[in-house]
Amino acid sequence: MAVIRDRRPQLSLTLELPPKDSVAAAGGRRIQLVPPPAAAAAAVASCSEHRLADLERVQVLGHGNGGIVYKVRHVRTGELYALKLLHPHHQSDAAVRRQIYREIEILRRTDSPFVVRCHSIVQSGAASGDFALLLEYMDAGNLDSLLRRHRRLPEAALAEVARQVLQGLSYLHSQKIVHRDIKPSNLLVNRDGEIKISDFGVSKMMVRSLAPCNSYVGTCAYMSPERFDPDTYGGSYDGYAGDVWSLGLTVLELYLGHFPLLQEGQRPDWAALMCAICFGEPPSLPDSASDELRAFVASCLQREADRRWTVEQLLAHPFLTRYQSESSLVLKKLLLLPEQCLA
Ligand SMILES: Nc1ncnc2c1ncn2[C@@H]1O[C@H](COP(=O)(O)OP(=O)(O)OP(=O)(O)O)[C@@H](O)[C@H]1O
Repeated sequence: MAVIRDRRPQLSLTLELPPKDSVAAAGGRRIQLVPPPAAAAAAVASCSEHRLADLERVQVLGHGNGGIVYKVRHVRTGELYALKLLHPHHQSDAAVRRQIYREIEILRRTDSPFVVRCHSIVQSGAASGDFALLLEYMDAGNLDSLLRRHRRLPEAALAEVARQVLQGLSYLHSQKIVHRDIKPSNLLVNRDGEIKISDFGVSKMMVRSLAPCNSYVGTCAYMSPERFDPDTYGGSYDGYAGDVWSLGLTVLELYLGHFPLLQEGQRPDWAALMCAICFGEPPSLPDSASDELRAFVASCLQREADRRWTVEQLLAHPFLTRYQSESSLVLKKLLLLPEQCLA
């Protein structure tokens, strides 16, 4: 148990699969810790062993681009975790494989209450080159599922969401990591009202602080204008301001209850999104929105990257200070409310 809870020093495990019902990371094969492929060598620290076979699978939490995520339970302690299985060697595209190794490396490095914790990284047999990431289990799902339950979120809860995500971004950016895929489904929630940034499947570590970052990775809908057209909207794209744009769009979506840049029912194809993001009217908020929320969203959704507020500036924004005393409680209550009580 101690090994599994100690996260940073022990980042790899020996996975000895049990016959049935337990974690089936490789369909019942016995998996041993082996030297990682060169690209992932830095991501897997050799360490003392732990029997991952002590984890039993409870349910599938979801399927991401990189692999399946299971909810698992430690058979002796009853402790719950999420186990994400990654299969870089199944990917024919070298860029996708590199991105998976990058996700592993980022999870290995990060250590913040606002970023989902990775307790351990398991590498399976050399032949398969698969990995399993043992993550802290976030028991209230993600903000996309929360939105589907309640249709929209009240401002006070949103201020708490924004505050915690900004703290996560502040930490990541201080580590020179840009997330590049901030959106409701990548923000995980637990019943204590904690929001944590997850899914580093398209994130990037900036080797130089102003390294350009022009690729079309991340969910297109939440991309900032400079990622489509760097020359017009911000020169060399550094990624940090792109995370702020995505946060602004996320907050607005959670307030409105639908993706703000397209009409409800409009097909979210690449061309429609690009036009809406780069040339469309700024999304309008209903009369019910406070001035502080309007100003916050506008500060994030400036088309020119250098006019957008930084994460540090946003942490002191009046929208966050307005709800400071109540926001955490409102979010926690919301998590306990039955479906669509706010509608
Ligand atoms: N630590 C966790 N605790 C609880 N649920 C999790 C955890 N990590 C991931 N999930 C859930 O598992 C599902 C898959 O997550 P994952 O991060 O692999 O991909 P994704 O964000 O859904 O997809 P993609 O990789 O395509 O962006 C999501 O629904 C997510 O909410």
